[in-house]
Amino acid sequence: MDPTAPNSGDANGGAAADATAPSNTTVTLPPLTLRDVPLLPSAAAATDTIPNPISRHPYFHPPATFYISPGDVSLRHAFFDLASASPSPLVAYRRAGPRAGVAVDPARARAAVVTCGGLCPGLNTVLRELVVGLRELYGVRDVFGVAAGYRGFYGPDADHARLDLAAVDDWHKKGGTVLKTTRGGFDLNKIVDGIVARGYTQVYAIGGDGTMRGAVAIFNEFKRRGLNISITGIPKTVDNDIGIIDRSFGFQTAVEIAQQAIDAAHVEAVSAVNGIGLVKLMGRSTGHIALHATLSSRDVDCCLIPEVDFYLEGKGGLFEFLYERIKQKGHAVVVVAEGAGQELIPRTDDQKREQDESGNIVFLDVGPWLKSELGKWWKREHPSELFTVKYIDPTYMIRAVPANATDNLYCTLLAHSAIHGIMAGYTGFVPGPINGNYSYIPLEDVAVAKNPVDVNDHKWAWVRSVTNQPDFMKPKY
Ligand SMILES: Nc1ncnc2c1ncn2[C@@H]1O[C@H](COP(=O)(O)OP(=O)(O)OP(=O)(O)O)[C@@H](O)[C@H]1O
Ligand SMILES: O=P(O)(O)OC[C@H]1O[C@](O)(CO)[C@@H](O)[C@@H]1O
Ligand SMILES: [Mg+2]
Repeated sequence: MDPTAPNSGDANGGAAADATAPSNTTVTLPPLTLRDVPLLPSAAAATDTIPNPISRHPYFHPPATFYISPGDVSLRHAFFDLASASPSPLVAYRRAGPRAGVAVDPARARAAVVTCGGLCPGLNTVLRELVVGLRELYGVRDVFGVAAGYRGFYGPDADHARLDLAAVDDWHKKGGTVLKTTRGGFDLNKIVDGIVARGYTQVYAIGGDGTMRGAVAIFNEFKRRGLNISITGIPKTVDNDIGIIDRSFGFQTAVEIAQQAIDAAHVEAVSAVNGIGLVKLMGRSTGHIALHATLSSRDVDCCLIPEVDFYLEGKGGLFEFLYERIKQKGHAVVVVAEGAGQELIPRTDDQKREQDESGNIVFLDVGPWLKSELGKWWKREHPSELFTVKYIDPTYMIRAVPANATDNLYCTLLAHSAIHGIMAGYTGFVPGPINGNYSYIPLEDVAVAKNPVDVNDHKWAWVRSVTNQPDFMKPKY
């Protein structure tokens, strides 16, 4: 029997002739929507491409299969439901990677790289690989590092250093960003004027959601002014709060470092009489770091994230739960994401209005507040019982480190994907893995896509089963 021949099964998952044997079912898929990325004006107008300089590499002779076919796409969703025929339409993105023909002349290319927003493990690796990849793969010699974020494109102190192979050689071993980073200072006209004045033809902006929104504004201004300059946003956020892509670089490193804080909290809690170890981890609007650190550690009794409301006192509340847990096993460990419980913390009108330079709301510190409220409650409810809270705040320690091996590799693939896309003539895009396949996504899609923890999925259910923490539903009586 031909195992590839379709049998009598139907497209809705109906029974095949012999349900006990493996079978093939022919399924008619919904239409495919390509969320395409824009082309640089010169690439859109060109009638031909030039051979990829990688083909002239003295040592590596790429086979034809090395290049991505211009028609190659990756699918947004890895799963398809035969019963409901969804998602529909299917959404596809261009596959990232080198093209046999490029639209940009490397000899005329002048690249600017910039880092914006908070730190993240791997920033320096991305910078290094942009410099090395541009030069080694495509022969682009003019690569400049723009110091201090978007504001570095303008102003009397603007510092643009030429980056060569020797300069960036060991950057992948360094935490932080050698270029320095800032928040705020987004003056669109001055930034675009600065880019034009220095003759840049391509801009690589590495940053989080704010940086992506800024890159969209720059891309639109390039278009409005009819400039033949390309821009790509390389997604960076230790919180893993950027949507569409699988995860952001540096996230796994941060989770790994967070383990050390949880281990210490556990040791302190176990070694005290009625001890609680409390760890605050980064995560402004998403609790991915707290969730993953909790799942990896197995020592955590309660994980508090911004996506799940909780309350402190009364039946079903946090404090009663912790008291019960201490009665059962003598200690407890709590992990709280920085954005959790913000609405519970009393704040003044001034505090309500406080923003950082980029306009992000400044959060109150949930860690010390939780420690203090817990102490007051214990003293009031159980005055005769010993009690200790050891609070650990490893906030910046988890992001101010070099990337681990997995993240370093990820950063390299991201940087190279960005370069291949720019040299192919694309602009206004973000490179990133979707279901493990590196793809080009329109900048404007990534700028608005959020990535909250899905509290209805298996991962959060797993947290609940590991910690056995309450669901914090208010009791109805
Ligand atoms: N809506 C926007 N339009 C234009 N520029 C923006 C916008 N939002 C933020 N920016 C600019 O983008 C840069 C980085 O923003 P922000 O400080 O919010 O960090 P981020 O990129 O979100 O990174 P992270 O949140 O991971 O630290 C800043 O220079 C900020 O002024
Ligand atoms: O103190 P900074 O450098 O502004 O950064 C803090 C913020 O940056 C992040 O790491 C990423 O947005 C958040 O988790 C955190 O609130
Ligand atoms: Mg942000």
